[in-house]
Amino acid sequence: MIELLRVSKRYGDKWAVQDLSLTVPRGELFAFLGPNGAGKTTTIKILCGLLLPTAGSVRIGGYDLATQGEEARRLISYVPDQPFLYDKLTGREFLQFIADLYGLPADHARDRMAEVIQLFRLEDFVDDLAERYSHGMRQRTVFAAALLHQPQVLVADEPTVGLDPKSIRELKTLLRRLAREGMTIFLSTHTLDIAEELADRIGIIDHGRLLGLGNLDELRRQAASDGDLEDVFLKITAEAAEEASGVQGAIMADGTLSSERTQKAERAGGA
Ligand SMILES: Nc1ncnc2c1ncn2[C@@H]1O[C@H](COP(=O)(O)OP(=O)(O)OP(=O)(O)O)[C@@H](O)[C@H]1O
Repeated sequence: MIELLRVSKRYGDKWAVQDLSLTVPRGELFAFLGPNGAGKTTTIKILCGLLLPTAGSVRIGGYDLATQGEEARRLISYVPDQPFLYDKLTGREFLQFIADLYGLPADHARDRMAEVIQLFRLEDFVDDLAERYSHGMRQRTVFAAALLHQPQVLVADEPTVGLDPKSIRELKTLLRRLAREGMTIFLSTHTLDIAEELADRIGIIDHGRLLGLGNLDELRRQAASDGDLEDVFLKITAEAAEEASGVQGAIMADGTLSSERTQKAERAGGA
């Protein structure tokens, strides 16, 4: 459903993504895991058609993004890490606006809006102006809008950041259910727990390169480690870190990843 073929992206003289090839089949929940600055958002923007790659190609549902962009983009919904809403629209008006953009017939739009409002528990604030929303309320509204037209592919950048534990639990359950029903889900995260708990397969990216790919057992084999995802991540990234002048992915106290040099020495022994 998602095919990235030898995708690279350069900003000035810096390669943000290098020679990335990856296929995500229909109905898979795929997690793209990497520390800050690894290249996750750049890859996501390329696969949603928001950024042009410097080299390589992307196919969504068999459509080439470069030559059949409209068909490809019709299959995708993208939830960015900073959820955008128009402050002077209510949540309901925003949902209607998105339904109109996708050309949903009025009856269908009304039914779908009612469904997503219930699904994301928007009832209590959907008729308030978005300027009054908290981050979590914004995130839930943007997710609801992203699912309105029933996309085949959902791409979400750090979808759990800023959500409270109950909303995170509900979102995880929903993402699993959507994947079971056939939706292909590509999410980026720098949180190990999310990747380990949720994903069918995990891609580990650092310094723009795909360093590991597979389910946890496959990643363990690649890393020659029988540890948890934290151990596997540290082992897989260690080699790349040496190449990139000694910077190594490190696990922060809250389970997120960082590329801080200072963490390297502390963590190297436990990797
Ligand atoms: N518009 C830009 N111009 C120049 N460099 C950029 C630009 N966007 C990203 N980069 C660089 O490309 C690299 C990859 O960035 P990217 O945002 O894709 O990483 P990320 O894995 O999503 O990080 P984070 O978890 O911090 O969001 C970083 O070194 C970043 O500084």
